[in-house]
Amino acid sequence: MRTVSMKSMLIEALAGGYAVGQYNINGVQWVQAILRAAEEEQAPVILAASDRLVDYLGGYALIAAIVDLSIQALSITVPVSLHLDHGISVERCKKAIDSGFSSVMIDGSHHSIEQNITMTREVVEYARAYGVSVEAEVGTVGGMEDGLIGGIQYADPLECDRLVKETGIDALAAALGSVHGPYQGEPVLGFAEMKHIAELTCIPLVLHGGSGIPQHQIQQAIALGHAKINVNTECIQAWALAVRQVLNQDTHIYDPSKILTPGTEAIQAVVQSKMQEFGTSGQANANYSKV
Ligand SMILES: O=C(O)C[C@@H](O)[C@H](O)C(=O)COP(=O)(O)O
Ligand SMILES: [Zn+2]
Repeated sequence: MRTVSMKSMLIEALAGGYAVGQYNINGVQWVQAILRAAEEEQAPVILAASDRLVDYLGGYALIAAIVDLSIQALSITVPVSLHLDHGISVERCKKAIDSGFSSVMIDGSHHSIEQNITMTREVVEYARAYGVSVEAEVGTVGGMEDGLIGGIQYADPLECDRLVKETGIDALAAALGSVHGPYQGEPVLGFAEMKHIAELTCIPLVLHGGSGIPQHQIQQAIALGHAKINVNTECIQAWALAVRQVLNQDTHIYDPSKILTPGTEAIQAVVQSKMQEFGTSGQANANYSKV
């Protein structure tokens, strides 16, 4: 099975009252851990390469090849989407599509709404010919975004409505109080604004900064229209903790497979627990089409 657009996945999730997790790739081990978790849980899954890390990971074509070949090598049967996360420019989104990504995010949120709409529309027009899904963003997620540290800026509902109606995107990331990276204290998500935006736009919403949000807030966000939740920090923290423990326990250890395997297992455990929490487990047989 090859990677698929996330459009049908998210429509099914919205209708079914659950969310599909997006888990970021930080190396080949992440691909294996996330795919194994999805197969174990029989869950649809979105693997993502953050555009800021694409060059570090070897480029779009290598990432797409590793994901496609891993799906075959691990005999993965569940639906898998390969998504470009926080796509920096129209050109980079097109390059990801040309290289085999089945979904892209064009992040025009740091530009004016006019510019954001123009960029997003160009990506949607290009993506359509390939059956590739498109996500776009309004507002600012706190913490680090696109390699820059910034404060939270709530999405304007009217701008969200314009972006959806004037571009034809498949999913909308409306920043409503979430933060990339660890939260300082309890997250404060704007649920009233969330309800308003979901009712206005009627498309699947995406929650960025999904690590560290208490379960009751996650459930509320799903009930209010979030069909995709992005998780990276909890996976990389679990990986770092496991690898650090191995190194601390045996200061003479040098075999990479012995040092890194516990890290891979830790990522898989986090992903499986998120799939259970988001209600994605057991949803692999939903009626997905290619587009
Ligand atoms: O770190 C990245 O570049 C990817 C993240 O921005 C991802 O889109 C995301 O929202 C995950 O948030 P986190 O769980 O708080 O790391
Ligand atoms: Zn994000």
